[in-house]
Amino acid sequence: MNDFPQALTIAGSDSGGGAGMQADIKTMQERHVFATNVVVAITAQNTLGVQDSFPLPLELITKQFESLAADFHIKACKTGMLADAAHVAAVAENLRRFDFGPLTLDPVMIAKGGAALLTEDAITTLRNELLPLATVLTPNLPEAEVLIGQSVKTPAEFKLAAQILQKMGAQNIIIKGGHQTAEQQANDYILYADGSDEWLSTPRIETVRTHGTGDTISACITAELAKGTPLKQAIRISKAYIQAAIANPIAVGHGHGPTNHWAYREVEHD
Ligand SMILES: Nc1ncnc2c1ncn2[C@@H]1O[C@H](COP(=O)(O)OP(=O)(O)OP(=O)(O)O)[C@@H](O)[C@H]1O
Ligand SMILES: Cc1ncc(CO)c(N)n1
Repeated sequence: MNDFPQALTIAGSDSGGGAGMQADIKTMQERHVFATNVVVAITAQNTLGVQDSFPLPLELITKQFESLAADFHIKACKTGMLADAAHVAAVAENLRRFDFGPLTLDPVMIAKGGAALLTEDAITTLRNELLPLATVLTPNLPEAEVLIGQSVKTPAEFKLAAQILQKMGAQNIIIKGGHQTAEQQANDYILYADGSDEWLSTPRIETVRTHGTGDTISACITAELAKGTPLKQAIRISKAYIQAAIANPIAVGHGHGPTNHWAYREVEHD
């Protein structure tokens, strides 16, 4: 009797509640999945920016993994903010030790306000140790550019970037187009492990309330995978979920406000 869908987020805490592991937990809860968490770092953060952050001791990261492995049947997991190279390495080591199902790796680097959530020297560790463990890799455009070391702007460059990332060892790649603010559509490109690909495009919404969009879509994918939803369907549901969360804003905070995590259940969708 330990089989209710359970998922894990390995991420940083956002005191503002709209991004990081709070966005993950809210999203998993909305998708009827029990959310567990490994806290990697704590941020003092609101919709105006990140005021401070503190990575937790490495021993405590490993102990959290051990506590979860001793009790839960986690069927899918994701990573978010991982802080620095030592924490990336510790997370990778624990993910090799324990089977927590498919990993959705959201290579979080910089918060919307510009604060670094991952040190620069950690990028090599992430590329070498974590990326090959990823079932799904979900970079935004700047993250894709950093990971491959070249520019990603045109549709052809999205495709090329995804192919390079797949060669680096991630199985399925989603390059998120949220940062292409001049486009009428929010275009995400997906390259699947079997070589097939697709674009998922939704109308771009003019809003400042986009704090945590990337965390939310990757948490939704993770929740769906924990329930056994096939990957393509999991990604389509997640794109619709984030669209509803952005399109139905809630008035919270004075800056880049959070998305509405309960909108999807209240709006019409397929
Ligand atoms: N204004 C918008 N309108 C519609 N969809 C959007 C908008 N902004 C982002 N999206 C969608 O939200 C998802 C997340 O994309 P984005 O590129 O913003 O991720 P991110 O930069 O990792 O987010 P964050 O760092 O805030 O967590 C993608 O599916 C993207 O297409
Ligand atoms: C803790 C945390 N993780 C991720 C992001 C990116 O949205 C953020 N702003 N804060």
